[in-house]
Amino acid sequence: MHIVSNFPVKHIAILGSTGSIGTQTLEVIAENPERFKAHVLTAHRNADLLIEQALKFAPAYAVICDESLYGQVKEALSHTKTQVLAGYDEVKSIVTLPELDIVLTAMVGFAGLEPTINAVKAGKDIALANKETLVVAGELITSLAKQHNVKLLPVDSEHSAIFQCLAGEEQNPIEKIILTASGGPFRGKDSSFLETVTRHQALKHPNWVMGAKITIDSASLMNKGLEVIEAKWLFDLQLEQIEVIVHPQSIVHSLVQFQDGSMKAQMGLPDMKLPIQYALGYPERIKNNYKRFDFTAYPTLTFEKADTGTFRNLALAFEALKTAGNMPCIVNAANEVAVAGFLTDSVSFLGMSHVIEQCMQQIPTIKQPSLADYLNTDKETRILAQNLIAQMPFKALSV
Ligand SMILES: NC(=O)C1=CN([C@@H]2O[C@H](COP(=O)(O)OP(=O)(O)OC[C@H]3O[C@@H](n4cnc5c(N)ncnc54)[C@H](OP(=O)(O)O)[C@@H]3O)[C@@H](O)[C@H]2O)C=CC1
Ligand SMILES: CC(=O)[C@@H](O)[C@H](O)COP(=O)(O)O
Ligand SMILES: [Mn+2]
Repeated sequence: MHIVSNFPVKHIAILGSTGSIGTQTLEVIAENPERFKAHVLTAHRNADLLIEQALKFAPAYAVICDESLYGQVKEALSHTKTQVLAGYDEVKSIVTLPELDIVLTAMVGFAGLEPTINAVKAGKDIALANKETLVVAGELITSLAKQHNVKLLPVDSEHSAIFQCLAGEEQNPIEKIILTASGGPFRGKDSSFLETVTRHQALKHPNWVMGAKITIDSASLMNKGLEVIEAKWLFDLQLEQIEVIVHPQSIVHSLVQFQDGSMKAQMGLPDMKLPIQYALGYPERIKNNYKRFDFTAYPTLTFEKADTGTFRNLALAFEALKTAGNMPCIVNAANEVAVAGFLTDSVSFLGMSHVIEQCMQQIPTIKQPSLADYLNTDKETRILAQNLIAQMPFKALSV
């Protein structure tokens, strides 16, 4: 029996449709064609996959950031109704299309900031995967969202978990939240082990298959640091209200504790399609046939303290949140450069924290940054981080 949905079709822009979150979002859309329409797809350089996706989903627009690839995409889609655009400026402006309901931000890094700002200003609800946007400019984004009556719907699994725990609790203050961390592939290891780890080792996440940048962030615990800052802004929390606990099985996706001491957790198998579907379908929970969690397959769920002495990045992120202003923007830019350096064997695993710490010490701080200040801080920090890496004695390890 075909059940006609009571919900109107939501038109969605997927920024970063060719990545890990982007492709899983398209799977969710393909499973729910009566609810969702992929109206805009954007990619950075993966023209082949963008073309394949456009042929399958027939979006109104396909945007390729790398302008040198415009001809290839245009030619391949010339017999379709999809309009092809090129360049980052087009990504920044396409998000304001009047027919869009939701902009899902699945680009990696600082590049997510300006398109998100424009989408919020245009009144579009944001399904937010790109955590770097809130890390860099959480105060600006959340105040714009309030001003334009825009929902920030978390896609990140931990924040989706907290968002789900908070449903129906609007009157109840949060005492604290507890973000769970898998601990990554190097959980339990010491600094002497970390000194020699390779990118291949770091790219093996124990529970999730994700893009390279976030996978390295998970290995260094910077991902959890970024998530602490993301949570502060999404849920309007003080630093003292945010805890991190290592939970190697990634089944409890995070918890909220209320003022009566009661705790709510959201659990499930590690599968990003659930938080993506929840964000796109919100407030509806859409029926699906995703694999269900079975306690007998996980007889032991464990929790342990995070080792911030060895994994310095998590401590640095807390410090950046405490300093506030443009400090999280400095940390984000330094980390993006450091991760790119680690992925190209130009900086060691532990060297990444060194680069971040140096940038935190050397880049001038600004208490109440404007958008122009964030853009400038990002630029300056990248230059410094690159110079620091160039001066480091590190030689590539056997990968
Ligand atoms: N993967 C996951 O499970 C999770 C991811 N996130 C967050 O979601 C975001 C995306 O992560 P993930 O999907 O893993 O990343 P991927 O690296 O898999 O994908 C990134 C996407 O962004 C595009 N892109 C990269 N750089 C730029 C740029 N400079 N300008 C425009 N587009 C760009 C890529 O295009 P192209 O393919 O053409 O290079 C690709 O479509 C990150 O912020 C991450 O922290 C959060 C929680 C979970
Ligand atoms: C799927 C997701 O949300 C990732 O951010 C994930 O949480 C990474 O795992 P870590 O807990 O190892 O950082
Ligand atoms: Mn996460």
